[in-house]
Amino acid sequence: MKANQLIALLQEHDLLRNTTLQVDDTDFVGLTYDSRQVQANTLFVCKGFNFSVDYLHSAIENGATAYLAEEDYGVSVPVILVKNVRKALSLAAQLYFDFPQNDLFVIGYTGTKGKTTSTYLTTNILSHAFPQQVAMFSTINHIVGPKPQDQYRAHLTTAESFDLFKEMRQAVDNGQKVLVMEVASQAYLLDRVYGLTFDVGIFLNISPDHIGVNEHPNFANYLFCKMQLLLNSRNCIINAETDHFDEIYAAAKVSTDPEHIFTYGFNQAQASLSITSRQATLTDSHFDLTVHDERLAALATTYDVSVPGDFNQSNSAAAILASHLAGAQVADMQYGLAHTRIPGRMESITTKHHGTVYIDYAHDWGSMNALLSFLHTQFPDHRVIAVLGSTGDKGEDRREGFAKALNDYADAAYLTTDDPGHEDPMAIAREIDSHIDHTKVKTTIIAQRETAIAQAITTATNTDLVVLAGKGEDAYQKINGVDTPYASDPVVAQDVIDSLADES
Ligand SMILES: CC(=O)N[C@H]1[C@@H](OP(=O)(O)OP(=O)(O)OC[C@H]2O[C@@H](n3ccc(=O)[nH]c3=O)[C@H](O)[C@@H]2O)O[C@H](CO)[C@@H](O)[C@@H]1O[C@H](C)C(=O)N[C@@H](C)C(=O)N[C@H](CCC(=O)O)C(=O)O
Ligand SMILES: Nc1ncnc2c1ncn2[C@@H]1O[C@H](COP(=O)(O)OP(=O)(O)OP(=O)(O)O)[C@@H](O)[C@H]1O
Repeated sequence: MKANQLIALLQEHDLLRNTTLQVDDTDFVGLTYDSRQVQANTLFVCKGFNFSVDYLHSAIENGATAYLAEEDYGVSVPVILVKNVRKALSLAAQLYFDFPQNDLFVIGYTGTKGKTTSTYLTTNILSHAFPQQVAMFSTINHIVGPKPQDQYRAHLTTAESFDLFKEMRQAVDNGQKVLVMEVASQAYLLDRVYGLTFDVGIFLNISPDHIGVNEHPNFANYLFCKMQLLLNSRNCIINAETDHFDEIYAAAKVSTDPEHIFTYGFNQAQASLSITSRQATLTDSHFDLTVHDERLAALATTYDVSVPGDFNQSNSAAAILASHLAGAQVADMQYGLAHTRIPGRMESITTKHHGTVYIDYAHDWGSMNALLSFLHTQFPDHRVIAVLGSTGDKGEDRREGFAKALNDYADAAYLTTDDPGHEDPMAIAREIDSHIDHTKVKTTIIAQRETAIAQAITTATNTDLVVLAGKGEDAYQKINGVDTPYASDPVVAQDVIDSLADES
């Protein structure tokens, strides 16, 4: 990476303060923000809440020949001083990896709920349209090519800029033409996608979440960060039913012509796409689309989705619009939606005598409310029994939110352990319980999650709906800073069912 190109790029973005580097003579071989990854002739980037100057010293020992930082640490190698190191890191990464986004059609999803689901739905549609050419960066995993070794477990919803552009480069080199990715609000808060223009940006929904230490200071900041996706997208798709729609649409219009802004929603005659739910079963659903925008005429037909829930019809409409803009045909959409499985999202096991068991990642009021209200409204004759806890060390207001959703829609709840962190899971369970209306919901507190699941399923009758919420396919419990092995909800549930005499 030529230093003079980096300096020019930083100047173009008004980020450069000054530098002690011999700019014209320098050509870096490496770029990293982790001292442990430094090799000879590397530009080391000093960033992070937990950054220590010791990391810079060890980077120099390992071969760093210059550093990029907001502060001059007075060390033996030259510095590139910048106004905002996270933005500078993102630009440097784009230059270092030769702007891989220019060779990809990039689709980004933001929203409090449904990012992972919609990302999977879209990837499945596009993989049918463009086999072996679709990369995906989701909370669950990353796909950068068609081979099994091109898949990685994800660490964050949206990776650090350096890692993001590195994986984009791998994807391009592996022949990928489209990228579908999740864009967390944190990505804008910490400039992980600074300087990236998306071909399509989708705003699914917003409700209060991710507010607190290390996250957003308040809801206004959360909304502001989420709206940045639309300000940085060539085409925008917005859920017509989202809270704060007017503000969000106005933000999109700041940088995008209304011709390139699309909307969708249930029975929304004015939206680009209007959804009419035809049938919802315990395991899938069917819906029709009508169009308000003539350019979308081909999309007005019937679709089946292999994941249940009215909210997944909404996610599907977003995926249809996004994949249409990427060049997919209706047949690809119908195939992709009908053949999608999302690990830990609305997965179900139909038992012989103990009802239907759902495993779902719902872990805050918005998702729990969407899930339970769907089940309650669609299947009013079935009892809803939930098994859940609430995470420790964060999201304390989720506890009251869970109780609210249970009060509105559940008949019984087993309150148990879910990633308690440094807190006592029983105290968390009692806190949820303190907000429960016991005239509506019968609660039982059981510390061990496996036991709670076993009791819920064993005592369920054939028309009951047992919801195992919050952990999806997680095979661990976060306890005192350690990921403690846990078999995972689907495995525990299946073991319980297999052990029941009347199920064999
Ligand atoms: C608050 C936050 O978001 N922090 C993220 C941020 O950390 P940071 O930049 O402050 O860096 P740090 O972890 O304090 O480390 C300091 C620096 O020292 C360096 N270092 C460290 C050790 C060493 O020996 N040498 C060395 O050079 C590190 O490489 C790093 O650059 O950047 C890191 C990647 O560079 C992330 O791993 C880290 O995510 C933490 C783990 C996290 O939990 N983040 C959550 C809040 C998050 O980002 N969530 C969102 C939203 C999820 C959602 O919507 O559901 C997500 O996208 O996942
Ligand atoms: N459009 C939606 N509206 C409301 N709830 C939804 C929607 N889509 C999914 N959910 C619920 O939210 C849960 C999480 O879904 P998903 O993982 O797709 O969202 P996410 O935005 O990636 O979440 P997170 O940021 O918490 O990882 C699902 O298991 C489901 O219960």
